[in-house]
Amino acid sequence: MDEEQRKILLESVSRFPRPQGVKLSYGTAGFRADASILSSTVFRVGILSALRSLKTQSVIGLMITASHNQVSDNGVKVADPSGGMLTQEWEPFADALANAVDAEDLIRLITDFAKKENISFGADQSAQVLLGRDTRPSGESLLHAAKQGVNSIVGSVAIDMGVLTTPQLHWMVRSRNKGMKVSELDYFEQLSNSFGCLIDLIPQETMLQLMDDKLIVDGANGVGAEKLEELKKLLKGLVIQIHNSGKEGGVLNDRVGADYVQKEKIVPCGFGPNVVGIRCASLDGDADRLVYFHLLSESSNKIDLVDGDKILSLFTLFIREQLSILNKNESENINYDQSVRLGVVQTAYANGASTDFLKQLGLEVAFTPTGVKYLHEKAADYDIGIYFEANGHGTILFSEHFLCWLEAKNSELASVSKGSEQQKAALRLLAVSKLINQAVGDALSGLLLVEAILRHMGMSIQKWSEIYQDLPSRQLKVKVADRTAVITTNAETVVVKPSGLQEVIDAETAKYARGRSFIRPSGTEDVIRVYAEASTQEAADELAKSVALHVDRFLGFGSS
Ligand SMILES: CC(=O)N[C@H]1[C@@H](OP(=O)(O)O)O[C@H](CO)[C@@H](O)[C@@H]1O
Ligand SMILES: [Mg+2]
Repeated sequence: MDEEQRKILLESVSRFPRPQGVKLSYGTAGFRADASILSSTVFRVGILSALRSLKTQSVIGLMITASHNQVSDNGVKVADPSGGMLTQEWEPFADALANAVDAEDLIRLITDFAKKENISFGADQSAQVLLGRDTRPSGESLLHAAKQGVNSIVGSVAIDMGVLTTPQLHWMVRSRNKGMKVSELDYFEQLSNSFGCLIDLIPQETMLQLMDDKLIVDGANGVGAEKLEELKKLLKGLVIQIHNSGKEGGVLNDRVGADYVQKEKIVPCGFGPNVVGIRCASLDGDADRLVYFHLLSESSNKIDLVDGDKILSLFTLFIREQLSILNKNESENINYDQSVRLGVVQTAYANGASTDFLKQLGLEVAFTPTGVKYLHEKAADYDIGIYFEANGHGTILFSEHFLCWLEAKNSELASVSKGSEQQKAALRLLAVSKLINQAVGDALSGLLLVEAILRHMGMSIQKWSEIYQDLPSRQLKVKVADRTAVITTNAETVVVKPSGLQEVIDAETAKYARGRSFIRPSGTEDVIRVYAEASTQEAADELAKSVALHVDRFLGFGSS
């Protein structure tokens, strides 16, 4: 690092002093905290993003959001060149940067890291970072901090992409690195065109079936509502009513949004008894999660939740159907020798009934630890990898290799059997690969795919919900002295430490029909999470409670 670079850093770091006594860590969702203490962290993540851009010689993204957390919180995370999450290898450096005590310490860290990673500084180097933020009021000043961070690395530029959903920013980073157009309009057009394609390819028989066109969307009073309002204008054949748009005076994520609906299983604010039976969807605060639901009766606010597991199952049914049409070797001229590897990825939070359903379809179901970076990575192992967290974050990944094959197959079919069922299946799969965000889970693109598939299958939300019956489940949180004392293995389903705890969990679980329970330290909150499911709600509640008591006994404040 030359003197000029050093001077710039010394000067700019001092403008963003680090709050005393705060230790932050780059968790599954980047850094998150009360917005008032975040400017130094966001500034430093700006520096990190510029370094990442220098290292990869690609465009990097920096998103300011705290997703479904309360409005006074905020956060920051980095998108890698592929549009995915920051590589896990850089997370320790992110932690070290955020917690460096002063400018000297910070400069030393940067110098050492740059040496190790072979990153060179200087005006002839260029780095580009795309910045985005959600609608939180603290976003603007934090964006300013991020910009200063990026600019304090010589030769780096920050480009403010404005208020965006998290998946939009990830999509833009990915597209930019592929040399494609990246404006918001490009994003909307890609989604609406591929949605239109899927609608045009709906079989005549189902087109004739009466289907309720109307969809009501809970926008969590956040950025997703704003963007859906725009996207809606480009969509044909879909009636979307948006509630909780943020314009009616509601507060971001306050008793609204996908996280609330999924956890509480009641209608969000702003939904009256008149929505009974109507298909409803809920986005989270940065629109990377999606769940569906319908209100069961006018006299109660209880809903029938159609969660990430059921979205995953619906997507899987559709993809499987298209692959089987494509593989029907009707024509002598076409050689379908390619066997497509279709894989499904879940976490331990997936309802056991969904896993059974998928396995009964003959699918390969893989499990990873919680956190989309793990699911995404695993899904990339397949030709088509479908992943979802139960909470509604997920997408479908298509491998480059498979897409090349599919393009070629489609051209071949177009010349020998244009308009055949096989060609339509190929076109549908190609449209899905364009509609569904290849960078991260995206509530807007997910919603359009759900809508297209329901129409394709002539399926109501009630019928969709009945593809399998969820096993009753319960989640609890336990505050403990030190949550890092819990070490798990086997996709977080087995406790290794403290020793003896897994044995008592096993013993409790064995008492219940269809019992399953596991515990893990949360990556985003200072708690141990307990999950239990069983054949009845009472049993699931009881199992969760008894496991929570054991956790408290082993790890609670009185235990050390
Ligand atoms: C049980 C649960 O919903 N856990 C969530 C939550 O992680 P925890 O590590 O459980 O706090 O936040 C993550 C980031 O949003 C999300 O990926 C994950 O699914
Ligand atoms: Mg989110």
